[in-house]
Amino acid sequence: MLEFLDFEALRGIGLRAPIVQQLHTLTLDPTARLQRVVELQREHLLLHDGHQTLRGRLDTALVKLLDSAHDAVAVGDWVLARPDPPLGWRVFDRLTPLTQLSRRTNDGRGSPQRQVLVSNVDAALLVMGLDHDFNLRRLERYLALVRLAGIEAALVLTKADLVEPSLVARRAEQARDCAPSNVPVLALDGRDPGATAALGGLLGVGQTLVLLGSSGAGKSTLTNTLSGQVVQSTGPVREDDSRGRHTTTTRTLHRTPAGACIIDTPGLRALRLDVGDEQELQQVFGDIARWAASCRFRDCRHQAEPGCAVRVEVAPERLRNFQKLQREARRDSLTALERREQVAQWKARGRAAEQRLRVKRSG
Ligand SMILES: Nc1nc2c(ncn2[C@@H]2O[C@H](COP(=O)(O)OP(=O)(O)OP(=O)(O)O)[C@@H](O)[C@H]2O)c(=O)[nH]1
Ligand SMILES: [Zn+2]
Repeated sequence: MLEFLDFEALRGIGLRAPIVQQLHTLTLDPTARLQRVVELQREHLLLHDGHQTLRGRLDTALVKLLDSAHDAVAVGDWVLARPDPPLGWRVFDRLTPLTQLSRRTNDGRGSPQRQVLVSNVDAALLVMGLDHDFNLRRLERYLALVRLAGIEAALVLTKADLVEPSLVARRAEQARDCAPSNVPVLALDGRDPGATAALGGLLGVGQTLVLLGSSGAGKSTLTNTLSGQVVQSTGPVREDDSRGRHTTTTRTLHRTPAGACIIDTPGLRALRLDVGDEQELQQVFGDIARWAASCRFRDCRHQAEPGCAVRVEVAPERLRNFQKLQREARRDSLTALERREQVAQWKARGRAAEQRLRVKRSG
């Protein structure tokens, strides 16, 4: 079966056994091919088959099906496609991703939407400049995003060449304090080829990494260094606040000489977490969850309650940031609930209308 698929080549672009297992449950005709999404622009995409980049588009039925489950095809996804002359390939199915990074966005009318950022990544490099870009609260948000997706993280502090060594050391220390102990923290010059060696352990064959961080942090610069060639354009930052100009506008997957895949992403202007409930968020802030177990009240909100262990043990800014994320999660879940109620009302109204119609017809 499936001998028409070139698994050897596909492994080189990150194919994993659990994805192959999914294939065995499907009945595929010999024209179908397994490909990885390397870039996505609305319905048009760039795909890779392990040998070359191909053009493709998404079947509208697939888009609709995924959309109804608040899901979407994203860069890093494994898809099935058939030849679609003269354009290229038509994607008719998407295999269930092993991991998915997503955020909440607004649809402009106030109701929160889920946006899938990337799929099938093993680790995220959280890229942050040691200059004005350095922000621990933002770091906590990114760490939460990554942990919610069950992905490993490494923190890359760029522009080490631009700040005093003593400040590099201090900020790296602050970042370490903020992150779980298994998250490596590296300070480097993203333009320096030595960065590849520093990140070596994460760049193994078939590993997929995503670079996340604000505009101007140096994601594309690092992508180029790790790729060993210029694959992404980079842009200057404003002098007063080190902000970038959103040079990168699409998420794109590249291969490194060492055989890893890296996905460069545009700097996100806002990063609202896609959390189901507050409980889930507490798990992400592991230290808060642990101390909360020692609070006097089980439902302690760590605000003004007596005997609150969290307020004693956790840094006030970190706790405030956690509470801010908690408020966001609560607001989002409330609107989700309201939306469900709204749908229920529509359905009830629809049923009532049908009933009236039936009465009329029979009458
Ligand atoms: N000196 C120095 N400059 C860097 C370093 N990393 C990035 N830069 C510079 O910072 C500017 C912004 O870098 P980019 O790589 O374009 O930043 P980005 O994160 O990809 O930004 P967006 O694509 O807008 O999201 C460029 O001028 C880079 O040359 C570094 O480690 N040291
Ligand atoms: Zn408490």
